[in-house]
Parts: sequence; C-alpha cells; structure tokens
Amino acid sequence: MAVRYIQTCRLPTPFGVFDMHGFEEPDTGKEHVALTLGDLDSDEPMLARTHSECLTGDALYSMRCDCGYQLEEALRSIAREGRGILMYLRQEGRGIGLLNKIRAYHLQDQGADTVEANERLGFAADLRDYSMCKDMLQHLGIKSLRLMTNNPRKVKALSSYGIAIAERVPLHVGRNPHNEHYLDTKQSKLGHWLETHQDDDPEV
Ligand SMILES: Nc1nc2c(ncn2[C@@H]2O[C@H](COP(=O)(O)OP(=O)(O)OP(=O)(O)O)[C@@H](O)[C@H]2O)c(=O)[nH]1
Ligand SMILES: [Zn+2]
Repeated sequence: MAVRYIQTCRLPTPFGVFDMHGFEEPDTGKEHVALTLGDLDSDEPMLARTHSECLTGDALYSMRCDCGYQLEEALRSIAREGRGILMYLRQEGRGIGLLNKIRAYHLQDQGADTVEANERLGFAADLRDYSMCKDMLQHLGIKSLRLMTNNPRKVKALSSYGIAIAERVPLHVGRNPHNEHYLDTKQSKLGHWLETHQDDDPEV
C-alpha cells in the first residue's frame, strides 16, 4: 500500500531520543510511523526493524506472543548502535485486526494453534503487506538494511519491493511458558528461523 509523508517530531524514550516520522495510506486512512536515530545520509546498511502492531504485546504486556519483547529489544539495539530505524506498521493481528485477533485468541484458548485459529475464522495465516516500507525508506533516503527479524516472509516481501537487505539479524527474545506453543507453531507452520544456531541460514 502506498503511503504519503505527513510530519516529523522528536520522540524521547527510555532508550534514546528518536525522530518519529508519520505516514498515511491515502486509500485507507491507516497511519504508520517510522522511528529513526542517527545519520540517515550514510550509505552504510542501517539496523532496521519492521514491527507489526500488536496492542496486546506492545502496550498491554501480554506474554502470549513475543512482540513486546522484540519491540523493546529492537529499540535497545538501535540505541546501542546509535543509528537505525524501526517501522511500526499498523497491521494488527497479522492483518486481521484487533477484534478478530481476540476471536482467534478465544479459539486458541480452546486448543487451536495460531494458524488454525485464523483459518477457522476464514482468514489466511498471514494477511500482511509490507509495500508501505518502500515509500517510507525512499522518503527517508535509506538504501540498505540489516533487518532484525526471524520471519522469512518479511525478508522475501521486502526484497521483492527492491529493498536491499544486506544482513538478516536474528531477534530471539521473550520466550516464556505462555508463548512457547505459539513460537513453536511459528517455526513449524510459518517457517520462522527460531533455532539457536542461525549460522547456516540458507535464505539470506
Ligand atoms: N492473527 C494472529 N496474530 C497474532 C497472533 N499473535 C501475534 N499476532 C500478530 O502477529 C504480528 C507479529 O508481527 P511481528 O512482530 O512483525 O513478528 P513476525 O512477523 O512474527 O516476525 P519477526 O520479525 O520474526 O518478529 C503482530 O501483528 C501481532 O498482532 C495470533 O495468535 N494470531
Ligand atoms: Zn504479539
């Protein structure tokens, strides 16, 4: 989905003072943001995270998933490096929206896994589209990424838009008794790279 740039402001966080850039999808009115830190002009590949909205994990401390932990670790890593970008994409519940995610969680409470729950509700396992990232990066003049993700579909999707991914950086945090089954299903059904040893990662 195409987006247009709206405005930039400072965003002080416990990790560092970021710049927050706002973008809008003219067709849907959906709002996305990019947080950046450090020099955007250098052509050196930039540490980056594309993070899909998860209200429960990112803001409400849910332990059902790994989202909140990954968000915090990504911001921490960018701050540690002094340079990077986090694109926060408003595609809650892998694109099905918050209320459908609650419906999916209800089915999971009764034994379905994360993929089966989506399918029972009539959705594909993952409805996300990352095409807005291309416009956001182009607007900010960022050419090449060191992408923090365990998700092969993300890497493929971004590459297919012509975004250069110089490196895939694993982001393994937040495993706990409440999300163990969810993470195992991500690995077995969605193909996430969640093994401890990533050295022989064939895709990147
Ligand atoms: N439908 C559905 N969505 C979920 C569930 N658990 C988490 N999500 C959503 O999954 C998305 C997770 O996105 P990301 O943080 O980008 O993570 P990812 O695609 O798994 O890949 P990584 O980059 O490896 O973290 C968010 O939009 C969450 O709201 C679930 O059980 N069902
Ligand atoms: Zn989550």
